[in-house]
Amino acid sequence: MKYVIGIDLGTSAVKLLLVNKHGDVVQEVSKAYSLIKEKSNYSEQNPEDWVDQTIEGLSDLLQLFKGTPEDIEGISFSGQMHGLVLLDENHEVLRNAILWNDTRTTEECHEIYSRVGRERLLKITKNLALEGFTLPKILWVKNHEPETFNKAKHFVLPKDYVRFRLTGKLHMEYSDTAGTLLLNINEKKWSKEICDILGIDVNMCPPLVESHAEVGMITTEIATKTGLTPFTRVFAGGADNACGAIGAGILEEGKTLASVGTSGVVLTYEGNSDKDFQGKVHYFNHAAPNSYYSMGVTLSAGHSLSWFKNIFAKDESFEELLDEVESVSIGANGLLFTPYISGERTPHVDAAIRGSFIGMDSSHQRKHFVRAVLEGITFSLNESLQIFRENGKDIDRIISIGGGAKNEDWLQMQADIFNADVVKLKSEQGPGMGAAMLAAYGCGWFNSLNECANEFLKEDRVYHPIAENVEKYQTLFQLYKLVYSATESLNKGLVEFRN
Ligand SMILES: Nc1ncnc2c1ncn2[C@@H]1O[C@H](COP(=O)(O)OP(=O)(O)O)[C@@H](O)[C@H]1O
Ligand SMILES: O=C(CO)[C@@H](O)[C@H](O)COP(=O)(O)O
Repeated sequence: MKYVIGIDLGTSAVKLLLVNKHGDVVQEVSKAYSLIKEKSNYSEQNPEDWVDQTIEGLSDLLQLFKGTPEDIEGISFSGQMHGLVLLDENHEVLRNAILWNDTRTTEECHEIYSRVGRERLLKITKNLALEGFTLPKILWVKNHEPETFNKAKHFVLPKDYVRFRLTGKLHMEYSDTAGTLLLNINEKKWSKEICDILGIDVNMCPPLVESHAEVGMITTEIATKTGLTPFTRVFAGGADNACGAIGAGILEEGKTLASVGTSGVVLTYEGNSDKDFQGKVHYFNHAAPNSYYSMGVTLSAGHSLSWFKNIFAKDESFEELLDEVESVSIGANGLLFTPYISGERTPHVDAAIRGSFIGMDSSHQRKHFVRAVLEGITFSLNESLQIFRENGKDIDRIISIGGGAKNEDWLQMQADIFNADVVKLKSEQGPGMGAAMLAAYGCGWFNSLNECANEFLKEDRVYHPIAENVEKYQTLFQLYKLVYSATESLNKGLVEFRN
């Protein structure tokens, strides 16, 4: 039997899947790393941690593997998007990576609008200038750390850096590059125009390849460290959400997914780049050839739950923490949560907003807070879904992926809040599976990603919306939506008190 490995470089951990020709996950390894948060709106990671944990993960995977390493034909990647990794002329990392959920760049977003122009930016990139995207981060380093910027000869995104360390070859691919705000997404070329206007040398931008492109083989050093053979073929991979879409079979019009990872995403397939959402949702190149997707992003979805767990249930597992959710009725006994604990993107582009619990009373126990957190995260995803529905998309079936899809009560809650069938797949690891599928397609196992999806992706269970619950959630959702405007100016006033 032949195998491929999908490596998902997430925000909380790198997750590695060893997958056989039928799409069965034969071995699974996860290696965690932490966030570096020097200030309230900062979020960084050390790229060396990604590399070390990926190598360790591969080595563990190979030790668990019962077959011969020669049977592992290829590997590919899925990666947290937008993170800036700056490299000097010797390809040495110049500073910690600034991540997708770091919102220090509000000024730089204004600079992009005033120098490039909002309409021109939208025309070229199909997206707005959001704090999380890569271009504002490059400008932030240029404005605040000029010495570092002057030494920078290249930039890459997180999984591109890990791939570089595994192969010695520097590339980027279209799906992740779309999230830099430097790609002309129609022409699939770096925008020299935007680079020139903002004083960025276009030569900092690495060569671009397709997600299924073979970029080389692993180095002998990595082969020795991991137990893989040096003939293991390496394929470029894609942005985690693009790979999540492949791993959830979002490969044709009408297909939609919801993901609860560190972030939360509602994503829908687009056959072309012609639609105009006026920047209300992100519009990116897919990792599947010649296609696109649009998506809304909740900055702190799973992160809100893991934050709550760290503060109030550090020694418990997620399963233990969520055990009592079912015993609490819809609406958590009058408690509403907004998951804005590190600002928000969709539908409120606002780096200053923060989360709230509304309606706390002395009868509330920890389990009410837990249910309110799950409901608040899901309401936030529902706001993205609402944008798609308002723009004419008919969405009545949603594939649910990410860590949040491990919990059955949460899946039923998603069905009730989304008022749609929610499908759980056999593996909830959409991005890792998508990466494995890119490797399988790249290796020539299948003629198309669709063919691969038909073989690899298996449904586990479908959760149907329950009419009585849908009605209650519709009332609560209207109240949830009021919390943003009611707390917006309060949070602006609090900014000066934040570290
Ligand atoms: N058993 C579980 N039940 C519900 N949610 C979970 C469970 N385990 C993890 N999660 C949620 O999933 C999130 C991690 O999801 P994952 O897709 O692995 O994220 P990432 O790709 O960002 O690293 C955690 O922050 C947590 O909120
Ligand atoms: O910023 C975005 C998408 O625009 C995030 O979705 C990141 O790509 C991180 O993803 P996860 O770690 O939550 O999977």
